[in-house]
Amino acid sequence: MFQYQCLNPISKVGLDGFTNDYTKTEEIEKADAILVRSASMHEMKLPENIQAIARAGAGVNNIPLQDCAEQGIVVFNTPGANANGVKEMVIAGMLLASRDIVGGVEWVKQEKDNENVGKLAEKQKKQFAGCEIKGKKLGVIGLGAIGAMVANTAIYLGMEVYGYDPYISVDTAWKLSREIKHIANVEDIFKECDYITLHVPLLDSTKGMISKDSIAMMKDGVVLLNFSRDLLVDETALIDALETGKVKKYVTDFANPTVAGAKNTLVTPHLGASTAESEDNCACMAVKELRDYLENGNIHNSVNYPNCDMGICGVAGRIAINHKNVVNMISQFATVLGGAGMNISDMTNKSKGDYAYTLIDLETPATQEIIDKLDEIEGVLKVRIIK
Ligand SMILES: NC(=O)C1=CN([C@@H]2O[C@H](COP(=O)(O)OP(=O)(O)OC[C@H]3O[C@@H](n4cnc5c(N)ncnc54)[C@H](O)[C@@H]3O)[C@@H](O)[C@H]2O)C=CC1
Ligand SMILES: O=C(O)C(=O)COP(=O)(O)O
Repeated sequence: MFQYQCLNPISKVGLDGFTNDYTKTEEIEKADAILVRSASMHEMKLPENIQAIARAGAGVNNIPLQDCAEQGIVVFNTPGANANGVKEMVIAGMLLASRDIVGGVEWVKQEKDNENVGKLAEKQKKQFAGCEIKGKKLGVIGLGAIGAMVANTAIYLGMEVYGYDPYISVDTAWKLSREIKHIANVEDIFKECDYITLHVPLLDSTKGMISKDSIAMMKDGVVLLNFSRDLLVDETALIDALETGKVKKYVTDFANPTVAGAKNTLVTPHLGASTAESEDNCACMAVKELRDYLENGNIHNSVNYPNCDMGICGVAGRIAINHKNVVNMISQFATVLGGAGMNISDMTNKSKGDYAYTLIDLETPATQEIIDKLDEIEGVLKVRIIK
């Protein structure tokens, strides 16, 4: 039996993926796993019983990844599961920034009691006129799940698309339209593009990537779209650029006091992934990842531990060991198991950065005594009997 806690509301369609062996708990001390969306976990103390955390979404900046790894807690996310939801918002954002649709709708509302609203509209509409996105240059910074979809869609909409991502995955590169211009220096995006959209994760290396200096390089009247994270942009510098008209519009999905009432901003309350489809996709993927980890010890889509798969656990015994990526660990595991007369039938060891993971199949069921001995080895962070 397993228990899970939800720190945010998680789609029922996803939670229905848990079998009768799972129950929901409100008590973190009883939970084996946590499901979360954007709730910040940085101030939380995670008890030893937590085995895994699944972020039903892409961004993991709300989770202390390193601390979790150190505690042997595997953190998952759900790559691509909400990408289409965000892509559609970005396209909507470009259109809203190009034509004053919001202003026009507000104007009609104000004139709701005016019998001549139709006639008046024909006179007034010029104040809401704008431009088309077809033929304009769009710069996409970050060509992952979302950026690639935005870039391809913009090509279909007749835009000239510039793409920048020095760490692009081979999988994503295969999916990109050949019409997208590969940009090797991000400054070329700043200098050339009419619209610039950000699709990178918030990391130390990306924080503030849109700075006063990068804004200075941009074309006059550029539109900046930020559906990634607010801290990617020096928003104080941006407000100045919006005041002067250097930046025509800032479309952001992250409401905060700096941008909420600022001139020429279109701010949405973090709605990118808030569609029924994205919420279901993310929850289904998150539940699947948790189940495979808890029931079989397999890791797919972890952001702090390596991927590892030994299939469904149909053997007599299986042990999962989360440990530091240092020398001599496997021989110590083998010594403990051999000393207890336990024969290893299969094993996998994988590493990611400073952390590693070992799955060991045994010809006899694992015992608590063995687990305690393995736990004593220096560098071992967590040991679990899968079977
Ligand atoms: N507004 C919303 O509701 C949502 C926001 N997001 C945000 O969007 C971000 C991206 O999401 P996905 O596309 O699903 O992630 P992803 O992991 O598929 O793509 C991120 C891409 O950024 C690239 N990258 C990393 N550092 C870079 C740099 N310095 N310059 C250029 N490219 C760089 C990576 O190589 C990767 O291809 C998330 O990390 C999250 O912060 C994601 C989903 C929903
Ligand atoms: O997946 C992401 O990174 C998001 O920003 C979506 O956040 P949410 O699940 O809507 O709270």
